[in-house]
Amino acid sequence: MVGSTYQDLLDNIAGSFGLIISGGKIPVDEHLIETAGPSLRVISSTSMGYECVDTNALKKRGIVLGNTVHATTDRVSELTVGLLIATARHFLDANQQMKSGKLPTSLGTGLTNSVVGIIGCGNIGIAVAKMLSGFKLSGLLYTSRKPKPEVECLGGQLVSLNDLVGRSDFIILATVLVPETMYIINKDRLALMKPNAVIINVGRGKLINQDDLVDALRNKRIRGAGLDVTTPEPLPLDHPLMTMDNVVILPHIAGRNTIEAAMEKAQLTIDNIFAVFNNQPMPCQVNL
Ligand SMILES: O=C(O)C(=O)CO
Repeated sequence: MVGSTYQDLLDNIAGSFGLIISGGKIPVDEHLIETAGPSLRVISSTSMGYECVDTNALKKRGIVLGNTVHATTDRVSELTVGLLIATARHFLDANQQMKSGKLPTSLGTGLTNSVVGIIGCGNIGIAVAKMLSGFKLSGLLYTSRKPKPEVECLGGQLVSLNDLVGRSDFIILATVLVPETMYIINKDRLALMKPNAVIINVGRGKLINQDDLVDALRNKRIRGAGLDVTTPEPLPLDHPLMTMDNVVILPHIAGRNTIEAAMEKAQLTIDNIFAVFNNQPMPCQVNL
């Protein structure tokens, strides 16, 4: 079943075996699941995130959920490192200056001898930590519910969130959006950051209180931000973040703007549905 609005889904879902979700804008709630009836066995997300899905309602009905984390992790991670360097070294500003015949004047900061903090050490956080291990960092901090051996063996140190934001030069948000992580970067945490801190968000826009971020950037409380995700998406052209030269904004492309990713994700989304149909294990099942 594929629908373009919540109402469209409600009107047509009854009797469906599977539901493909994309974009995360339509809520998959208990009412929709009840309306589908007992035939609904599987929900397959074209993306990695599934915050629009009421996972408790799925558990109650024994419906399984698939996503595309296997096709997404490396792509998101490489974009994260790219966005970090582009923001820290003012690539966009330099590019604009050069194209208008000027020489860039602003100075950036490099990764060498810096402390990087990764908030949320799931698949993406771990992959980013591995990629960053090629740089000469002076420290790698991370937050997680439990220690991650894959990051510890790279010299990573598990710390509290406040400790991480206070000690890092670069802060990477790579965590999922759940009620507990909503607005974890707010004015109190921004106040703890170093004045040279640069924030990179590849998780979800609502991990950051955007008004507080605008204030911190305007007042030079922190140095800059690289955002692949914002609230809303896309960000309106007249939003203050769009005019700041210490901010790099991308239109949520981390997991999807490569040809390979688009093809692999489409295939995985379908394979997840067919696996359930054929009583086989899903290639990419979410642990509910
Ligand atoms: O797949 C997802 O959920 C993403 O947001 C990738 O950027």
